Amino acid sequence: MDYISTRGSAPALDFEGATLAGLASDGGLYVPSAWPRFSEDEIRSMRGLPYAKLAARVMQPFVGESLTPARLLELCEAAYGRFSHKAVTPLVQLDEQNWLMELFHGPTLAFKDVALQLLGLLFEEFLSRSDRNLTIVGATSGDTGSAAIDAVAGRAKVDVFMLHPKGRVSDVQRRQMTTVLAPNVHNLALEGVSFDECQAIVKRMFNDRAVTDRFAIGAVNSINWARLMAQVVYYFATALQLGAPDRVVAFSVPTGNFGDVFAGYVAQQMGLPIEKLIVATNVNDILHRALASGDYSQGTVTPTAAPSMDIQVSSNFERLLFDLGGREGSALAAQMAGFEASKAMQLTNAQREGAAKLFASCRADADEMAHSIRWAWENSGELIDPHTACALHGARTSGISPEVPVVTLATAHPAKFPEAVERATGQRPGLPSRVGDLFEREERCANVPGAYETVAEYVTAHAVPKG
Ligand SMILES: Cc1ncc(COP(=O)(O)O)c(C=O)c1O
Ligand SMILES: N[C@@H](CCOP(=O)(O)O)C(=O)O
Repeated sequence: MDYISTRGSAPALDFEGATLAGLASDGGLYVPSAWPRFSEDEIRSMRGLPYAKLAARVMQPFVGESLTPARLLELCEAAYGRFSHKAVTPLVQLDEQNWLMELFHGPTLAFKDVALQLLGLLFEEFLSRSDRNLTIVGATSGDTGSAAIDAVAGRAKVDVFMLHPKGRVSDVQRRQMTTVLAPNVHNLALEGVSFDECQAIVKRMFNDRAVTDRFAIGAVNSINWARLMAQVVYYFATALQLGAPDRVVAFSVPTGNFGDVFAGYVAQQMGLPIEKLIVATNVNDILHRALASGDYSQGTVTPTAAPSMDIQVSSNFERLLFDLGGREGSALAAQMAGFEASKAMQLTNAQREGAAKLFASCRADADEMAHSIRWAWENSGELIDPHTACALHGARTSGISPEVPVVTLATAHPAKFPEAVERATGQRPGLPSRVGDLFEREERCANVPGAYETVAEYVTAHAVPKG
């Protein structure tokens, strides 16, 4: 399997190359050169497989010759062996039509673990084949950071520099990052910026020759194709449990960087029958506006009770626009350059019409989030976090016909956002024992002005050259 850039001018890479590269050298994102497709019989034959076996089956076409099937399975078993639920991503019924896919049973209590536990192992595997050191530079609005740090802390030949917007992540999220004291982990709290600016700094570093000549920069954000690949699996796992391929299923997905919901799109391209993908945002609603009216223009970020979705520039939307626009890299490069210059762009008719076939969208404000949290508790006895609540709001207002099951992706454990959950339900969710004494541990974090130059200086002063 070859990987090509959405902007058309970076060299094609195999899976190992794309995983280590993260972002393409022309500023685009890597996507498979074609979507692999399973027949209905092949999908039916996946029913009942344990999660790790299913993961290896679904991902093998993307991995190609970079790993043997046996080695891929070993890595999946190691990655998913660390989850606290045997089903890895269990399904919970809320009412006749609505279901929750619980994605927070990994070590850091958010859906990011599903992909990052595997990505940590893939880095180790691929780096062991050369003398290369990898410098991971990542941006987080709360959850990617802790999951990536857990996945790579203490591993050889890799350092991680994780940028978060100071004061804009929850206390639990911050401590899950800053209390990891392994020498290869560097947390940077960026002053005076939002997540979008942290993300822009990361992307700029991939194309700064002064940095890349000395350091091999790698990505743990969902710009890295391997992240999305691993997320495709849970759409299969859930749809199979609900009767796929003989029954269609809809999914409602809390969305910020468009990674999780793009993985659903990939599952559909691979043959999984999906009725609709609901793109659910909070009031930072660039994606809702883009899908509803074609207007992809960056507003000012408003802090919300769902801080991990306080995002206005959505990296993976580029992958969708590339696919829907006929995979024309140079046209997309021009469209993205326009957006980067003016902070606004209009979707083409082909992009809008293509998106409307599969995607619906919604936006939840603070009251709608609180109402959803309360509804889940009073109706089904389930505590849900504010991100999940946005998607449940989308699921319950979608108008999808009653015979189609609608699965809301529960992307974070409610205990990561205890205040919002308690305000809505009167119940304070407790942290599971696997995160232990989080509030007693020592924290280590550098406070850095939110400017590219200071971050680049910090990284180059502390990272290990590529070797
Ligand atoms: C809890 C939670 N839900 C939803 C999202 C949005 O996911 P994505 O950025 O893949 O759209 C995030 C952040 O990425 C998150 O941390
Ligand atoms: N919501 C994310 C933001 C980064 O998104 P990613 O999926 O591209 O890593 C977070 O929690 O950090």
